[in-house]
Amino acid sequence: MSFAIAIDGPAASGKGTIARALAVYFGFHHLDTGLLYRATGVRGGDPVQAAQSLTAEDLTRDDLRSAGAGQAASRVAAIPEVRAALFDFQRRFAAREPGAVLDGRDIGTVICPDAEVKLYVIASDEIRAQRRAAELGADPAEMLLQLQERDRRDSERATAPLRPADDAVVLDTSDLAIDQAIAIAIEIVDKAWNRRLL
Ligand SMILES: Nc1ncnc2c1ncn2[C@@H]1O[C@H](COP(=O)(O)OP(=O)(O)OP(=O)(O)O)[C@@H](O)[C@H]1O
Ligand SMILES: Nc1ccn([C@@H]2O[C@H](COP(=O)(O)O)[C@@H](O)[C@H]2O)c(=O)n1
Repeated sequence: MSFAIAIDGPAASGKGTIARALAVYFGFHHLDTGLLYRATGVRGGDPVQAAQSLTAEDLTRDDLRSAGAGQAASRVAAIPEVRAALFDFQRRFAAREPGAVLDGRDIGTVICPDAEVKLYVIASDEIRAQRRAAELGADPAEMLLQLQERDRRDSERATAPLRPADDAVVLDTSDLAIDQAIAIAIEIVDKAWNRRLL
């Protein structure tokens, strides 16, 4: 029986960092679902066609992590047909054995509503902007505006908006070092894993 871990939250809150660490610790597969939307956004042309025909190569483009790709992703992510085109792939990934960690915006609410663990990772706007600016070598003030614009678009869209699932555990990483945030996440997953073995 597979074990799904859903991790959602706003941009640069630390979802990916925690998701990757959990996947390594538990020996699970990991999918950064934001990459699907970034690859769709930077393809150009009709976004629905782009989402329907994404290839593994699209997901390895070296411009996917840029701020521009993030903005393009959040625009195409508001199109219901784009989300529908990416749904089956994510759902199948979540069922992989022995387990899968997916991070994104709608994993706990839409893709894996029955996930064994749901985390909703947050951090203050300013801290997220500082962290992302350091990562990309960008201006923190400009990054703050971009993150806020993206979060607003992601939260206000009609289809699969960014929000915590009712049964998600909220993890605020604002005052946590990376190792501390990962340790808390591991403890939460460990408890759920042990409960399932009982
Ligand atoms: N607890 C933390 N303390 C300090 N820096 C952190 C912490 N967690 C993550 N970071 C750093 O913040 C940046 C954003 O983290 P990460 O990429 O994990 O966020 P994300 O939520 O996955 O972002 P996105 O939504 O864009 O995919 C990275 O540079 C990461 O190393
Ligand atoms: N499950 C998801 C994942 C991502 N998105 C959209 O993609 C944008 C980029 O995501 P990152 O995690 O790489 O920052 C994000 O702003 C969302 O618009 C999504 O809708 N659903």
